[in-house]
Amino acid sequence: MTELLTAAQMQAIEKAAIDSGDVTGLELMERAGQGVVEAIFEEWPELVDPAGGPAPQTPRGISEQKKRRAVVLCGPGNNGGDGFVVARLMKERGWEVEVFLYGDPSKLPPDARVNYERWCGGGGNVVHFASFNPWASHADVFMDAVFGTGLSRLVEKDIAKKLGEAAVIERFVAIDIPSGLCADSGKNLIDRDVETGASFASPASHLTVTFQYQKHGHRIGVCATSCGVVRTVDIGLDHKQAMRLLGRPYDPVSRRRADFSAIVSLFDNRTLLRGFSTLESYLDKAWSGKNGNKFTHGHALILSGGPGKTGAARLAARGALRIGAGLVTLGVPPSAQMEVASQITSLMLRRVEGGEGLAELLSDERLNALCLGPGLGMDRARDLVPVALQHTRATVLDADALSGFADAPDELFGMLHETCVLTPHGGEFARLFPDISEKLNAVPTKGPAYSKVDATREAAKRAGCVVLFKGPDTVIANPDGRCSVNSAHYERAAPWLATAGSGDVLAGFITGLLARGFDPMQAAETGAWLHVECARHFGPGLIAEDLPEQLPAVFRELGI
Ligand SMILES: NC(=O)C1=CN([C@@H]2O[C@H](COP(=O)(O)OP(=O)(O)OC[C@H]3O[C@@H](n4cnc5c(N)ncnc54)[C@H](OP(=O)(O)O)[C@@H]3O)[C@@H](O)[C@H]2O)[C@@H](O)CC1
Ligand SMILES: Nc1ncnc2c1ncn2[C@@H]1O[C@H](COP(=O)(O)OP(=O)(O)O)[C@@H](O)[C@H]1O
Ligand SMILES: [K+]
Repeated sequence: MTELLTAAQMQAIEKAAIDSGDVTGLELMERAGQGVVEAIFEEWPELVDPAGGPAPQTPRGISEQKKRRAVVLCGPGNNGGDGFVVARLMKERGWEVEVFLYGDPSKLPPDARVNYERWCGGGGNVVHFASFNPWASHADVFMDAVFGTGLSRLVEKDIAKKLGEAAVIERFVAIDIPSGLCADSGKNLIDRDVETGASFASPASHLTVTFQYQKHGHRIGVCATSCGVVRTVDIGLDHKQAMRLLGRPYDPVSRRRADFSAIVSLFDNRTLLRGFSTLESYLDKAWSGKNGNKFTHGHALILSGGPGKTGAARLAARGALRIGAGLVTLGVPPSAQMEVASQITSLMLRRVEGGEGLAELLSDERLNALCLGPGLGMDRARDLVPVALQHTRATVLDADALSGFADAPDELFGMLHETCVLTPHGGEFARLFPDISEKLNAVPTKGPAYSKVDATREAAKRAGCVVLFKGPDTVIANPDGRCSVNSAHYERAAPWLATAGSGDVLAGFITGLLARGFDPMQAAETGAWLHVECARHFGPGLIAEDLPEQLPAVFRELGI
């Protein structure tokens, strides 16, 4: 698993390492700067030659070697300190380096101050940030070391404007995080124009080099789409000690003692594969035919809406079946029976007129996972959801099953149980959790700002079940505090997943995994991860129907 930290957690780890005497702040800063330089040359190997190739011929016909040039923008804290290290190391490599400083050198924190003095002592020049003109500056690489994890308030307009303009410059490298973005929420903390309320362009970079752990902001909010490529460089902090400090034991065997609320994880390939060491037992049974049969692989029931509205439930049902539920039944109102029957083959169909009909169907204990919401209709949702929840089966509530309770969210919360999964998009989330949504969408005035991670955790606690808050930065939270981010960014970007009906398929994936016996958190995480993998496997041009059909190939690639 890959841990995502808050700025405060990162600062605590660094402080503990320094206090223990294992390392000094200066050593950490040196390693950070070194890591940035190495990352730059890995990203752009053509820059390794400091001469930068022959310059154009002079009028006298003499060709002179042109030096590579870097501009480093340093700020008033330790992020600026990293910038001074990078400036020195680039100069040692034969580069011409120009440094601009925002802030008063005499007020730099101690380690940054030492590196400022080393830079000046080596003949380096420092110009005030006010003189930085992004349009007049020429460089092979621009380095943004203005603010890092210590950004605590809104960035002033004049700096913001220059950073925004600099963002369009070629090879712009953010040290730790693009300055002006909040490391915890990924939100833009740039001052607003007083007259229009509009923010200046959000900072962005082509390469972001962060240290040891990515922060939440690298994976959520606007920051996750503003970092270009993110490289995480090791600065030698001890992982076991760090996890112990933050309350999560390193050894998964002792998980009982873990403070799940401490660390957010990035749900990634490593997590999934580790998950699959248990999941394999399910999946193995399914496809090797050793032990199981279709009845031992779970039976999912997907409730459909009326005529002309059945597509969403059919998409979910197909997803549930492909992901491994042994049997999937669509519960349709009699008026839609012909429509659905003419469209399905391996799916089964039962008539479910209203609450009574559903209760009767659910007397069959083998129906172990339910999905309500896609195309269900508000009235039918109000009728069926209470009955479904009374039967305490693993249940996914999506779309209309959430919006149907917009005027009485507490009524819904009162009925939910711990094997439910709610899968709202932003609009549905706002209907069920209006106060939380308001906090999330408020324009921040200071850092760290309230984040999608905070919001999803608060919602899960209130609902008493798993909440999966959709988007390119899907956040999944359990009421016990466990939380992960399924990030469709960087190498996993799949913007074409934002297509009609793809959320219905996700609801089906999760329902299918619940039918297979996954616990709600694991079903939500695994379903969301596979959903993005399917989108990536298909590529642009994807429509929702294509998603379930990618699963066999995705499973094959995973070695399942
Ligand atoms: N600790 C370590 O060992 C290591 C840390 N490392 C590096 O340190 C970085 C964190 O350093 P940091 O904590 O000093 O914070 P940083 O981001 O430089 O900014 C703080 C300064 O900015 C100021 N300020 C804040 N907001 C402002 C605003 N809107 N407008 C104007 N000013 C504003 C703030 O002022 P104050 O709030 O104190 O008044 C303070 O002066 C981290 O990102 C990483 O790069 C690495 O070297 C690895 C080892
Ligand atoms: N830019 C994006 N990149 C990757 N995935 C996205 C993006 N935007 C939305 N998604 C995903 O697409 C799905 C859309 O679901 P939803 O909003 O419920 O749509 P629908 O109701 O049409 O099915 C969600 O799983 C969401 O996480
Ligand atoms: K920065």
